Amino acid sequence: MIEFCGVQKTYTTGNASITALQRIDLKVNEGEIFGVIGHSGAGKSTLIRLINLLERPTEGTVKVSGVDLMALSENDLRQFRQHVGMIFQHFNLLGSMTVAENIAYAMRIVGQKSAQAIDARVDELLELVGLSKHKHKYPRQLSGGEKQRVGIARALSNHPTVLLCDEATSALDPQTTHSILQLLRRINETLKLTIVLITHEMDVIRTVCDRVAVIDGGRIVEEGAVTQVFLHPQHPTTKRFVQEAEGAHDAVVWGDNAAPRGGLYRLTFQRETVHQPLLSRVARSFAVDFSIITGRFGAIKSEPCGQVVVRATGEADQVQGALSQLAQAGVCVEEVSDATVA
Ligand SMILES: Nc1ncnc2c1ncn2[C@@H]1O[C@H](COP(=O)(O)OP(=O)(O)OP(=O)(O)O)[C@@H](O)[C@H]1O
Repeated sequence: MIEFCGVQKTYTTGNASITALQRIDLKVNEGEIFGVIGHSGAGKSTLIRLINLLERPTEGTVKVSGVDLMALSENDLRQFRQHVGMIFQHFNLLGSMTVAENIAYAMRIVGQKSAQAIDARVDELLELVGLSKHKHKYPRQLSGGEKQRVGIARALSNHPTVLLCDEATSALDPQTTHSILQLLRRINETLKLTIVLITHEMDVIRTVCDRVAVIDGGRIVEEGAVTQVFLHPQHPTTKRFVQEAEGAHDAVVWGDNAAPRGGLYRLTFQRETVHQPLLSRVARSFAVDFSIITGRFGAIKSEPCGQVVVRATGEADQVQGALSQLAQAGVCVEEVSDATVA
């Protein structure tokens, strides 16, 4: 659906130049919610703005539905942009226009619909985002979450196939963030819309995304399914994001000093293993004790999952037997040197 191939972006101002993106190869599949996470200055905004050619790559190609954007004429580019909606951190609504007028404006500039058809579409979109009763209000009369709903309605007005979200929830409180993310999920599912979002919050990625790319210093340092990246982060930047999301601290084995020595193991439970009493079952079958050192349980998108770090004590062959049985049951077992969650 969206394909970056060898993309580089260098900004030049006066004599200075800065390379914001380097050698980006990336594929976003049709119908998925793809997240890009990175710290400030990592290159997220540059990357997302390349998808509708608000920025042009210095090198490499960006294709959407097989079309090389750099090869489009001005006219074709205008047409193409109708298929790509965008929402912004600060909503970018026109303060002098009502909610209905803000949404209608996006359709008017494309100039394809009658006033009646535009009004009917505005009503449909307001219903979709849950704002029907705010149709004639001005942006200053709305909360942040309501403004973002207007932004979403406006972005969807011309039936895009891709929705770009530029830090769309960064200005919102956690509860409003959650409701906007749920709305994005519903839109993704019901309209089969491909969504690309950029954020600096791992919680946003965990709540809605199917896949994620972690960007650092203009490069993608890790990419994969959110469950994989979240539960088994590899790159130090990814580990930091996960630890921040979990409120975890440096390598500390809380209250474990008096415990008998034994290996530390990280056990990851997904799918059916989340609901089974596997730990107590193997402890009974083998002469092994497990002390839980740290743990985290929750959901990634809709999938429940859990991860604990345990200290296993017992005869070496018994410990190995217990761990093998856990692995056979579908638990991911990793030996670790400290108890940090990531
Ligand atoms: N128009 C521009 N001209 C010059 N440099 C730019 C321009 N836009 C971005 N940059 C630089 O490119 C780098 C990447 O910026 P970008 O805005 O893409 O990062 P970001 O990850 O979105 O950061 P933030 O989360 O703070 O918005 C930064 O060093 C930034 O200063």
